[in-house]
Amino acid sequence: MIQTAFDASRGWDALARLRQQAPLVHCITNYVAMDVAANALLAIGASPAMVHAEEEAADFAAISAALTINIGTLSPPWVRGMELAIGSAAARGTPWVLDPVGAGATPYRTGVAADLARRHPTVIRGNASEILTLAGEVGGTKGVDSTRTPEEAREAASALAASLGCVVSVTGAVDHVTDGTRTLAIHHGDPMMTRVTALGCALTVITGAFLAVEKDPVHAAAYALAFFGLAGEMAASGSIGPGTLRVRLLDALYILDTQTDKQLRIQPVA
Ligand SMILES: Nc1ncnc2c1ncn2[C@@H]1O[C@H](COP(=O)(O)OP(=O)(O)O)[C@@H](O)[C@H]1O
Ligand SMILES: Cc1ncsc1CCOP(=O)(O)O
Ligand SMILES: [Mg+2]
Repeated sequence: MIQTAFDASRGWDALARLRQQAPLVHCITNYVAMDVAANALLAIGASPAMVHAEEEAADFAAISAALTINIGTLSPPWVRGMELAIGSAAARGTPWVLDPVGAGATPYRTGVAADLARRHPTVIRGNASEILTLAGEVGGTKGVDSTRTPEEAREAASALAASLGCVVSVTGAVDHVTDGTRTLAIHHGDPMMTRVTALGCALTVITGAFLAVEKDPVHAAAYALAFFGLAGEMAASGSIGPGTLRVRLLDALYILDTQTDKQLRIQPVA
């Protein structure tokens, strides 16, 4: 049975802290996602910066409340910037998120994703194909899109989280978040979200923002999934197609507030 009230009030408290603190989130993300991810962070109340040059990545991570690393349009100079930013964040105990975009599509991409995953991310956020690939299984990724479901990836996600000592968020129709011991299912979102590019990337940077204000990374990841999915539902309702949804999603993230008469649908999984 779905426990509709699970941690709902704490989720809203975390959102209030996010808005009060407006954490600076250092994003190394892809060319496709930069615009929508930065706007999603601003809309929900955080402060984004898209900074990837190896000359300043470490310094920027040092002044940020969270770091997010996304390999969507990677190349060797970008990867050097990622590694420097991660080293700087790790030295300061700053939480960081890995988005292994397209892991499984090419050997280079899969190898870089696996290498970064071993550098102790706080959270890995990916679609089911990407998470299955990182767990060493056949992910079946179609470029940057998934062909698998979070349910199919659930055991792999749990094993991956346990072996890396991190939290894993797997997205799709029903999102899952796990640290290898605790698993939560998040029942939010709308299928039309798959028809707008880079929404997974936007969710990844929002996960970073919640990590900056919520100590428990399982809860932080779950709140990010729930609020982003809830905003997606609000945006899809009344949208004639993906173009409208993309704009309305930013509005929905902005108007999410404690007055919203919605409980977060977060369900513990046995
Ligand atoms: N079939 C679906 N139904 C509802 N929400 C979905 C569906 N597929 C993806 N989403 C939502 O879209 C967002 C991006 O997830 P996903 O498409 O899995 O990531 P990516 O863009 O990295 O492949 C998440 O908030 C997820 O919950
Ligand atoms: C289309 C595309 N190509 C390289 S990165 C990218 C964006 C992928 O975004 P998402 O993983 O959120 O679908
Ligand atoms: Mg993605």
